Amino acid sequence: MTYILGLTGGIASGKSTVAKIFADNGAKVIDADQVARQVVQVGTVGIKKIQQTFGGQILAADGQIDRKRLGQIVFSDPLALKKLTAITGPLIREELHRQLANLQHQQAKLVILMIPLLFEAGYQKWCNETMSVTLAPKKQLQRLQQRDQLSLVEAQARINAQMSAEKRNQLANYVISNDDGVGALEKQVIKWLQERNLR
Ligand SMILES: CC(C)(COP(=O)(O)OP(=O)(O)OC[C@H]1O[C@@H](n2cnc3c(N)ncnc32)[C@H](O)[C@@H]1O)[C@@H](O)C(=O)NCCC(=O)NCCS
Ligand SMILES: Nc1ncnc2c1ncn2[C@@H]1O[C@H](COP(=O)(O)OP(=O)(O)OP(=O)(O)O)[C@@H](O)[C@H]1O
Repeated sequence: MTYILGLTGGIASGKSTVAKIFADNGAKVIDADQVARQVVQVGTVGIKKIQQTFGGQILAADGQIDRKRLGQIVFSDPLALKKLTAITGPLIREELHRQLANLQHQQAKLVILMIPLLFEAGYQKWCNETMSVTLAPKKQLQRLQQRDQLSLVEAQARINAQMSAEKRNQLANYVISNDDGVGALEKQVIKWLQERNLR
């Protein structure tokens, strides 16, 4: 039986960093952000619907979605974000299901289902357990601004577009702290694996 861990956390909380540690320890990782890119590639139904909803100017010169521009629109307008998620959500779900079924078929021991909107979209039903990555709000803001070159206002808008960390941590079975270095994260992941005999 494949053990499925749902991994979530706010934007720039460190989900990808945690997922990499799991992968280094033998787990298979499914990344919803990557799937979200896949379902809107050139020629897909996803990109057509986005073009219909947001207009042709949402495409860059090469025909791909101008992600920077779309991000600016949706993260400053809740209604626009709702429209985008209504398009991408079902497409992402279908592809996540396909990838998960594939790994289960291969009898993977541990699958990390990394989904930013895990609880918002009800994916906890797919998981044996859920884990939330959390950190001090100030640090989250700093890391987000630094990684994505965003202004304070832009970074705060992206954080505000998501469920509060408090609520997410309450819903999760396990909370992992990313206030310190990557070494501290590694220790927490290994402890989690050892406690479940998954290492
Ligand atoms: C708005 C888009 C184009 C911005 O692209 P960009 O390359 O700048 O960011 P990227 O995709 O790497 O996402 C970065 C982070 O933004 C946050 N985020 C993304 N989508 C959403 C959303 N619908 N609601 C809240 N936060 C979101 C997540 O924390 C994510 O990890 C992109 O995020 C997107 O297409 N989002 C809609 C798809 C979706 O719902 N993804 C979430 C998967 S469950
Ligand atoms: N313990 C840490 N110490 C210092 N920097 C860190 C630490 N963990 C993560 N980072 C940095 O913080 C940023 C956010 O981390 P990461 O990309 O893993 O977050 P994420 O939750 O996957 O983001 P997103 O929600 O946007 O997909 C990255 O630039 C990463 O290198």
